[in-house]
Formats: sequence, C-alpha cells, structure tokens
Amino acid sequence: MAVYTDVPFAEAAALIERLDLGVLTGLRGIQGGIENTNYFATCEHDGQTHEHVLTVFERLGFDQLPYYLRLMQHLAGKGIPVPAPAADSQGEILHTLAGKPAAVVTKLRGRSELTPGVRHCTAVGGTLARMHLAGRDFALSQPNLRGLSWWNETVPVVLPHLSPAQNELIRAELAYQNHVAALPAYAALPRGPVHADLFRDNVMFEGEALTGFFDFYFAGQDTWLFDLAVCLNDWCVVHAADATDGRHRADLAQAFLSAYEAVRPLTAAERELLPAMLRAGALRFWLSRLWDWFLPREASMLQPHDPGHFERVLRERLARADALDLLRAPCAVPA
Ligand SMILES: Nc1ncnc2c1ncn2[C@@H]1O[C@H](COP(=O)(O)OP(=O)(O)O)[C@@H](O)[C@H]1O
Ligand SMILES: N[C@@H](CCOP(=O)(O)O)C(=O)O
Repeated sequence: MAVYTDVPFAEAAALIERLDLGVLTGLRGIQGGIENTNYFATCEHDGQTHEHVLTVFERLGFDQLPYYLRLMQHLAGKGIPVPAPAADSQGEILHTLAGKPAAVVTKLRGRSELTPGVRHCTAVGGTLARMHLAGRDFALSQPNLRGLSWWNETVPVVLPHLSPAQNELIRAELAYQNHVAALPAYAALPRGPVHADLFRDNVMFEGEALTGFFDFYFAGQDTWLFDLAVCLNDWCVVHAADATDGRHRADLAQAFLSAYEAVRPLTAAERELLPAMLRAGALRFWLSRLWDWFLPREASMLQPHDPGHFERVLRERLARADALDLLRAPCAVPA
C-alpha cells in the first residue's frame, strides 16, 4: 500500500463539498499502487451513497497534470470507459490537498483480473484500439515522460546497482532502442495519446465484462504500438506462480491482437516493429522498477514491484524468436 500523504478528513470533506459531490462520510487509504496517494471517498448525496477515488499526486506537478485529467475527461466524453474527473463550479478538475495537486474521479465497478483469459484479453484489446482512435482529436499534447529520453537519463542512475551481466544487457538494449527510434519505420508509426501503463491492475472487470481503464498518470504522446506492446507483455503471458519469465501465451496474444485489429488493423510499419516495441516495453518497466527499488521515496507503506520480472521478460523477448513470429503472424480481421 502506498500512502505518502495523510490527508486530513476535514480537508477532503471540504473538497468533496466544493465539487458538489455531497457529504464525505468515509475516507480509506487504498491498497495497491506505487505512484500516488489514493483514497476511496464515500459520499452521501441526495440520500444516495457514491464512491469516488481521491488521488494526491506525489511526483507529478501542476504543469503535467492537466494533460492526464483532461485526457480522461475527453475519453469519458467519447464513451470510452475511464474515470471522469469531478469539476468545480469553474470547470476546474485539478485541485489542491495538503499543499499537493489532487483530483477526484469516479470509482469504477468491479475488480482487476490478474489471471485473465481469452475473453478478458479480447475486451481489453478492442477497448484499447477504440481508446487510441478516440484520442486522435484530443487537443493537448505532452510527451510520454517515461519514454526514451527518461530511459537515457535513468539508465546511468541505476547502473551502479546492477551486476555486470545486467549492466551489459541494459546498456545494449538502450542502444538498440535509440537505434530503433531513428528508423524511418519508427517515424511512420501512428501515434497519439497512449495510456502507457495498461497493466492488469489498471483495468476493472465485473466477471468478464470490462468496466474501465484507469490510472492514466503515465499517459502521453507516443506510438500506439508501444501501448499495445506494454499490454501484450503483461496481459498475454503465462500467469502462473512457477512461470514468471514472461513467456507469451499464444491464445491470449492472438485474442488480444485480433480484437485490437478488428477495430484498428496494424500498419506494415507496426508489424515490422512489434518485436522491437515488445523489448521497449520490457526495458521501460525493468528500468522504472529498478529506479523504484534502488531509489525509494518516503512512504507510510510501500511495496515496490520486483524488477527481476521485467529483466526476465526482456531476456525472453530477446531469446525466443518463435514468440515474436507468433505475434507477427497475420490476424483475422472481420469484414
Ligand atoms: N477510478 C478508480 N476506480 C476504482 N478503483 C480505483 C480507481 N483508481 C484507483 N483505484 C484503486 O486504487 C488502486 C491504486 O490505484 P493506482 O492508480 O494503480 O495507484 P498508483 O497511481 O499509485 O499506482 C487500484 O489498484 C484500484 O484498486
Ligand atoms: N505498472 C508498473 C508500475 C506502475 O504502477 P501502477 O500501480 O501505477 O500501475 C509496473 O508494474 O512496474
């Protein structure tokens, strides 16, 4: 559980009232998450009980946050299932709590599915493609702040903590990703606002029905293919306690890709660069997990994710050409 900032109840209640969300009756720190402080806020409004999520942003500042919150507002307005930020009477959706930026968003129903099946992957793949298309006319722009520039800055910071073999792997992969980013095929990739962290724990389901994507606070302008690769690395792998090496599961990967392509078929450049982006997705999360592990912040309670998992995923993507061939195979696109 990550609760970096203890929000006084009275301060939260005043914000809830200002947002016309009723009377705050409960405020519970949320388990899970590593980036921000999150609370469930229970409110009584017109005799009904509603739940919202109150987030205090720990690393992101007032400059970057409008992008994420307006993106959620934009997507929600287009019917994509994402939490909608609550606005005050002036239309402002970015607020201040305990001296830090804060937001209140709608709580999604259901729970995350950590051992997804084909139907879950189908639902996420299709919704991801719809989200990409819905983001095309979003007016604001902000780079993916955990993209290549950040990798170039952060690899030297974590290098002193790595073994010689890890050192060699991460430097080689960084060099490869810089090379890929300079390719004409990379320049040709379609792009727009992407979630960039759409892991299993950032999607809610009721049974097999998807109720929404959340945690947009790593979103940014990037290639749609990178977003897809991040998902394939997390959703479509063997989810077993004894197999945490990131091997792809063909049925899940094909279901995810088919559903995605039923909405938006991949371009030739995307097919060519999917293996490179799968590696990029693995590097991105290996690096951020190393950074969180070796350079932790103060927190009331904090469980950093295991960096070793994404080191294994990266090694797996490098070693198993057959897994990449599987993903490059043409997918059935309904007429
Ligand atoms: N809009 C939401 N609806 C329902 N639950 C949410 C919502 N936002 C966050 N949560 C809950 O809070 C937990 C932590 O949120 P998350 O955004 O992943 O935190 P962090 O940004 O710190 O990584 C999630 O696992 C989920 O249970
Ligand atoms: N998904 C990332 C960590 C980001 O944390 P989140 O709880 O905000 O998704 C990872 O698994 O390393």
